[in-house]
Amino acid sequence: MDTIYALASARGKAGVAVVRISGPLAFWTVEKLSGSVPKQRYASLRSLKNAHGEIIDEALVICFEQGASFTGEQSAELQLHGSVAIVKSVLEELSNFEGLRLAEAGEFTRRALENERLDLAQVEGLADLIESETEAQRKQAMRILSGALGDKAAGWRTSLIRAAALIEATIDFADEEVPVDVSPEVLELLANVMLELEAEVSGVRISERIREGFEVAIVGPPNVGKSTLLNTLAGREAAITSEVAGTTRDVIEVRMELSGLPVTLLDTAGLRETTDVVETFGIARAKERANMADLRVILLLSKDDMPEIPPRDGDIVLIGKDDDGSESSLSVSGHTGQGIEKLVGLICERLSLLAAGASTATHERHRIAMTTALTTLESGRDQVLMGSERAELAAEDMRTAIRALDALVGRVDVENLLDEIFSSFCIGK
Ligand SMILES: Nc1nc2c(c(=O)[nH]1)N(C=O)[C@@H](CNc1ccc(C(=O)N[C@@H](CCC(=O)O)C(=O)O)cc1)CN2
Ligand SMILES: Nc1nc2c(ncn2[C@@H]2O[C@H](COP(=O)(O)OP(=O)(O)OP(=O)(O)O)[C@@H](O)[C@H]2O)c(=O)[nH]1
Ligand SMILES: [Mg+2]
Repeated sequence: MDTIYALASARGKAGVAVVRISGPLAFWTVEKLSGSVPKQRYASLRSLKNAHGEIIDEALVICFEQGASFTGEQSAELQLHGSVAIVKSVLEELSNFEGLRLAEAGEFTRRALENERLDLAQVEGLADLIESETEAQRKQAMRILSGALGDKAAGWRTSLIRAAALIEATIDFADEEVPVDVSPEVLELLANVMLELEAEVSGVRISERIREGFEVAIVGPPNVGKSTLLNTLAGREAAITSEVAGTTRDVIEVRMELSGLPVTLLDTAGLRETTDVVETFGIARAKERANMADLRVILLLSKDDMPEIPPRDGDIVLIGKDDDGSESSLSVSGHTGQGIEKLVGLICERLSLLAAGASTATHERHRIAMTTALTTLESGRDQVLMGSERAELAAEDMRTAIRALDALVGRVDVENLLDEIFSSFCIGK
């Protein structure tokens, strides 16, 4: 196994820079650089020297023994003064050591996975955590990094192994008298797992929105102040505004954070009948994006206007250009800021309601694995309902579903199915 090293902190000037080393030569490397191996898990101040004996930096060195580190391997950290020259010099020095090489992208985490420090879902959670920019993203990533999906998968696995074991037992002992009808217990186990899987599957789309951002589209007729509203919400002149109806053509996107939720706000072309070719394209885009958006803010000039798009549950409909708040219905003004706070409050409320439906599973990969498992379990349940002569097929479905769910955490073997049969099932008693 190679010993790998890399700069773990961001590139460029910083207060402190961290270089990580992992693999069998980690301590040897520390000894070469600092003259000794400091006490494990203690931050020790050491002079790091190059091959000519010149001091490169006064650094904090931390050693982690094999089996008690992030990667599970023997590893070390050099916490350096965060200068570009120091980092360059240390990396250069490390590159000259026999048996050491620069780590590939994600290689420390890959080793943590290989050493079972993390499961596959946790690896995804770690990647999401590092990508996270908002509070909701951080929380969601932390939950999966903590192993929550792996724990759920383990629970489903136990139930399905039990179900398969019950069925297998009726096959193995087909010639003898089977003392109990296992199908009620099997059906109950399946029903519970399927219910939980369905709940998880239905929340993945929302979890993905938390990861990638909710889309909120501002739509309405031309010249109602959509672009002005976007600029006010964004706090900058992101979109061109003018008194000419039909100013906005392309969809303008602004990313922001509302109540900890990541939001992409969309400004769209004003909706109307037009002979202008370019404007027609813009309107088609506007409708398409409004249709896909998680939430639409429909701006109208008067409360008697009809929205040009079919209204949907949860849409926020309000009157634009109401500078002094004299309208009786919900209204807003991008110029004076009238109604902005209330609008933001409403958007947050609607999105928080959506976000509450998030699942522990967060990725399309999880959704696919769980949907596959669900389909197979439906088939398995039908086999069970058709009677004991379908036991082989039912058991096969259980095994396929278990394999599909094993993909969630990246485990593959199903050999322990057999062990389970003999350990948990007591037949003929
Ligand atoms: N300086 C520094 N800060 C860091 C990290 C790091 O590697 N270095 N981390 C890196 O991402 C995160 C912390 N995550 C870590 C996860 C596990 C272990 C670890 O040593 N685990 C051992 C021992 C556990 C224990 O003693 O409680 C193990 O799991 O066996 C270390 C850091 C965030 N902060
Ligand atoms: N009094 C007042 N004028 C506004 C307000 N918002 C926008 N306007 C003016 O109305 C005109 C149109 O504003 P825009 O924001 O470009 O309108 P829009 O809905 O984006 O228009 P299109 O892009 O053509 O669909 C501009 O002259 C704005 O200055 C407002 O709240 N109050
Ligand atoms: Mg506009």
